[in-house]
Amino acid sequence: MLRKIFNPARLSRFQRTMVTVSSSDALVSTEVDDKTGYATVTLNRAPVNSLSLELMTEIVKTVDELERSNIRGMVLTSFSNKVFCAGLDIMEMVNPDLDRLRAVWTRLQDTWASLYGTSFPTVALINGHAPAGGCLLALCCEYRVMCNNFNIGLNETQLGLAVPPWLQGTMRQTIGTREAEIHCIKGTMFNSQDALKIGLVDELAAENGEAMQRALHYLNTFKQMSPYARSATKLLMRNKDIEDMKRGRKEDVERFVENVMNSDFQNGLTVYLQSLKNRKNK
Ligand SMILES: CCCCCCCCCC/C=C/CC(=O)SCCNC(=O)CCNC(=O)[C@H](O)C(C)(C)COP(=O)(O)OP(=O)(O)OC[C@H]1O[C@@H](n2cnc3c(N)ncnc32)[C@H](O)[C@@H]1OP(=O)(O)O
Repeated sequence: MLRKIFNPARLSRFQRTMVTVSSSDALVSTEVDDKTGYATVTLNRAPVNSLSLELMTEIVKTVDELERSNIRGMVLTSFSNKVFCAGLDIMEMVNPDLDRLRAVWTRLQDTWASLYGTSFPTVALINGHAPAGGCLLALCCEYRVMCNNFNIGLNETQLGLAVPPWLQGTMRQTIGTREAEIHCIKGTMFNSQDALKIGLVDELAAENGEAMQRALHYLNTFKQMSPYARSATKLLMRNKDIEDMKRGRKEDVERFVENVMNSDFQNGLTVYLQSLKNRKNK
């Protein structure tokens, strides 16, 4: 069954919708161009957009609001021209409170489901590094434009985390079964050129302005198309994955909690955090 279908009858409401801009201190800011109906959603959590419970809650809220406002497309990007998103906030996993840890994983599942299941077209404008959860956000979008000289990939296994089945599925869908298996297991991080070669991203751009033009070009390809046929086809392709994730979500949360509470993992995390700091001090 289709979860959400673009409703052409609501289009007249959209045509009266004006530019929306979130407050300057918001974790996620949104601007809708009232001429094109395209929203630019900017992740705004300095320094590296790591996914805290609060940031993920804002992402889900934003996508839900956009879904209700009948925009015609969305570009997801970062305030920083160095890091698109550094993945889950590592601090959420250091000696965590168990209830919050469960909420973090549940919200990551929600973030994946809401971004992956939008009725409108989505483009990730990857204007910086996108490891792990950062790569997840990009994979949820339909199309990916990446600026040169950054890295992207699902490096979870390098950190001692297992990649959950729903995220593996999104990777498989993007780069194919064989490559997804190899690179999820290895935890490969790709530079921009290699990400393009393997199909993890669709286009490269020299800088942000060019990347935005390419992103808008993708959205414009749907201008003359029936929004109903477009979104119905997308959701018919994606809804089963979302339903599957929802069916297994409790077990998935418990696996994550078990993974994170393991003492080897906690020790590894301390070493990893220190290595990030040492790298910075070099
Ligand atoms: C079968 C089911 C089982 C379930 C098991 C779990 C499944 C997990 C699957 C999916 C989950 C994803 C997990 C993750 O996302 S884990 C996080 C992975 N992220 C990373 O490894 C990225 C680490 N960061 C970097 O590599 C670099 O920071 C960067 C992103 C390349 C940016 O480099 P840059 O030089 O610009 O910046 P700094 O390194 O100096 O960082 C600035 C400060 O930000 C802190 N930082 C960086 N990343 C994070 C992060 N992810 N969380 C929290 N904090 C982060 C960094 O330490 C610096 O802090 P400081 O200024 O205080 O030193």
